[in-house]
Amino acid sequence: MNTGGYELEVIELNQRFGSHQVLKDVTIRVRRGEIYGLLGPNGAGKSTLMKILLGMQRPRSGRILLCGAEQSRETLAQVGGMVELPGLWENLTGAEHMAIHTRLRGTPRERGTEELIRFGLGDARDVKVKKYSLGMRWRLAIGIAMLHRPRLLVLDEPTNGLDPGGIRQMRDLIRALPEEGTTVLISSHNLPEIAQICDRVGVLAEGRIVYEGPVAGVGYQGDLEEGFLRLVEAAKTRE
Ligand SMILES: Nc1ncnc2c1ncn2[C@@H]1O[C@H](COP(=O)(O)OP(=O)(O)OP(=O)(O)O)[C@@H](O)[C@H]1O
Repeated sequence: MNTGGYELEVIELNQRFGSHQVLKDVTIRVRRGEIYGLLGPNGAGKSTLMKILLGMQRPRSGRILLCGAEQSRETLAQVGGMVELPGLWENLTGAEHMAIHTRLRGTPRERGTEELIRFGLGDARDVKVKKYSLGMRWRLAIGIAMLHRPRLLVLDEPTNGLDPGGIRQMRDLIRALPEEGTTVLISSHNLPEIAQICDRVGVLAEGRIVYEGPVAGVGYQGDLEEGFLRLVEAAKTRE
């Protein structure tokens, strides 16, 4: 099927909790091999959208296509990622986490070691997670999510709480992923961070996509923050 080079298409997605309509006809298109940023203020619906993409929640309506195929058990097997830092076992080492997850995923055990090294945890492989910094925990979690080499990696605010060194390390790691055939969808509140890392963005406000395109297009007279706040304000006054 010709998917127009889109790795992911979300079409008119709706989600509602009780009377609260959280996602309203959300449509985004993520191109193959790009790093796509999902921007939005608190409560905009970013995590909800990501949970749906990861198969953790079912939407009320709408379509999700991965490489042109409707979301199914098969397509979900090609998606990896996490919403919020996942639970790691404090008393297990990085290597023990990988041993468990390679078994669960049915992937070769060596891949766990490869991921630990790639994500800068080779020296810490036999250290218990309770001694890991937040940045190390994030890198372990992403390494686990990458074990089965997903086509699409979904990451909810992976630089949240990291110090500048940790942010840079995370940015470099994420930037390298498309070269290996993984398309990335990443959410963040951090506009400069997103501007540095992403090819295109979608801005979610009040449950609607109010902008999709290059990061620079969010800006108002060259000011990214001002442009973002204007988009968010405009969404509030729109019914
Ligand atoms: N399971 C749920 N039941 C009821 N309401 C929910 C549920 N999950 C999310 N919501 C509501 O949906 C709205 C969007 O939440 P969501 O977590 O998707 O936003 P977000 O953009 O990720 O916000 P943040 O940036 O603060 O993480 C919020 O008002 C939230 O309270």
